[in-house]
Amino acid sequence: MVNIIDGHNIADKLNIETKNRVDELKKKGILPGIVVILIGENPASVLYTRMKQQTAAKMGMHSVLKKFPEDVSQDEVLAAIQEYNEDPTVNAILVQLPLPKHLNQTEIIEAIDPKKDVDGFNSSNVGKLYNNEKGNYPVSCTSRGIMTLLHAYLDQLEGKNVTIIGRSILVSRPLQSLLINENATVTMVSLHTDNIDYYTKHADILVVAAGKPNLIKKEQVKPGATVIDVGINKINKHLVGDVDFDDVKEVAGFITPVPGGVGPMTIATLMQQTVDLTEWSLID
Ligand SMILES: Nc1nc(=O)c2c([nH]1)NC[C@@H]1CN(c3ccc(C(=O)N[C@@H](CCC(=O)O)C(=O)O)cc3)C=[N+]21
Repeated sequence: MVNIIDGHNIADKLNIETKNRVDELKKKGILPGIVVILIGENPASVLYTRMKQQTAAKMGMHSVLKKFPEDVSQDEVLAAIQEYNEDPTVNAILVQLPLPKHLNQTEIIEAIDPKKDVDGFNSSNVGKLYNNEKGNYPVSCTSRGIMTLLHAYLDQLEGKNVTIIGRSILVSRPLQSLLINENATVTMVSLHTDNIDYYTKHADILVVAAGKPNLIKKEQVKPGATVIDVGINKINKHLVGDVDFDDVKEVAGFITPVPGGVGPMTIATLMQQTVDLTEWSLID
């Protein structure tokens, strides 16, 4: 019997915890603040930034949406980031990706104060994760959200064979680090991999972040495996993942749906990490 991983349920629980932490901070006169910087009018980005803002508002956080037109200059974006870096009411800065092509994404991400880098994309935070450093630092919200889902449904990750399809710096690479830091055995593959089925069939946990709708079928999945679908593809106005859900649920032990799986965890983790950054700013 397949178990469907309920991302909304786990996200709701995390959001309650986060809201309680916000309330505790407020009692001390501290209000966690997040700024989301949105450049241009890509419909998906507009939708996601609105969802992020609404969730932050529901938690009673200070939440700002800073919008720029598509043709904003690099210097204007950098100046805004500088301003928020210095603004004590702002604990978390998120620049919604992808950016318009004329902008230098690396320079923009590197301009964010690492202590306000709520996405964990700044190279100093990426380096800490890579090196499995102890201490407090933010990491990719989608990756951390996937770890929260896995911990909610599986007893342990140590010794598990994990295959990740995809190599993105936003999800797959940070997730690889988080998993190997917990003693899982992680294999990174991609659409360039020869005989990809060999790797998918070996996986106790299969994470699919390839950006290809319905890429994975049941013949490629080990019976009883946990399948995490990171894909978000729009087809005829419907949202589908990278996994053929109806097919793969026949063999999987646990599987995330799209929508309602990883997506809600990304936003809940963003809120969690905004409060983390706020608390950390008080201690170091
Ligand atoms: N700097 C930055 N940080 C991000 O974290 C970031 C980003 N840029 N750019 C875009 C991606 C994508 N992303 C999602 C967040 C929530 C859902 C989500 O909640 N999805 C719902 C469905 C929403 C719908 O109806 O479309 C679900 O899967 O159930 C999906 C995708 C964050 N991203």
